[in-house]
Amino acid sequence: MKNILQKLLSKSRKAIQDFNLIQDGDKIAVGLSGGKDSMALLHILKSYQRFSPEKFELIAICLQMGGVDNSSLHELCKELDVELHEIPTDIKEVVFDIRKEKNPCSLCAKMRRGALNDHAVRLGCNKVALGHHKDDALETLLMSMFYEGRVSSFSPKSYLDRTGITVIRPMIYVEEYMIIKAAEEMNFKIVKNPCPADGNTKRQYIKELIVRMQDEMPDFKKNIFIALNNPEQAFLWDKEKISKVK
Ligand SMILES: Nc1ncnc2c1ncn2[C@@H]1O[C@H](COP(=O)(O)OP(=O)(O)OP(=O)(O)O)[C@@H](O)[C@H]1O
Repeated sequence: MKNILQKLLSKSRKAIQDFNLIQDGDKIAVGLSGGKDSMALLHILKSYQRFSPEKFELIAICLQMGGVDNSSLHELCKELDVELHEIPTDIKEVVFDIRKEKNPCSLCAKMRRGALNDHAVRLGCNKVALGHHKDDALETLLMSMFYEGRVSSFSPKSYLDRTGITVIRPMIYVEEYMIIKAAEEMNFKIVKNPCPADGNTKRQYIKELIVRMQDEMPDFKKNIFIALNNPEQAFLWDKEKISKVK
């Protein structure tokens, strides 16, 4: 196994254990978008499956966003011996042509999540694994504070009542630069993102802001991540509690 994959695997394994992400008998659908993150995730989970104490099944689901050539994903899944389901969708038409969304990213993400979970259920899965990593978590935390006035990020594991699916994010401890390195060293055949808003989003702005802050404060990312993992130390102004202080 490539050295870089081993490193990704060891970080993901720690997250799997810390948050109890995988159980015996799980059938997990990896959301395979064609980007580097979910490709890395598929490699990681396939390797983890070989020695994992929990026995679980793995499949991949790719939502076709319209006219995308996903042949490299079929090759990858064949190579890794993972069943791939490519599902046609009308998400692109709905978001851009019918709804003509000004802020397309949140509707698109919501529709992709819904479609992915529904198809996972249809294919007998109880879990969906997404390729979010540590930098995504930090960006989401800052975005929710700066744009929505909330202190929150996505969870490593969440149960969805509507479908009965548990969403897991095994790469939550993996930094993006390691995935980029893996993509280069392992020669990932990335599918070109068809999204017209690609790279021109609030997330991209926050990503660049984090790079600048990190340049000025060497512990910036490290400390935000510690804060995210430190619920006991969270102190938010709770009017009711504070007004009762003597
Ligand atoms: N078209 C799709 N088909 C299947 N799964 C998807 C699709 N788009 C997104 N996902 C899943 O949702 C996760 C988060 O989506 P997002 O658009 O934020 O991707 P990303 O951070 O650019 O990751 P990637 O590099 O895997 O595309 C992806 O890592 C993947 O697991």
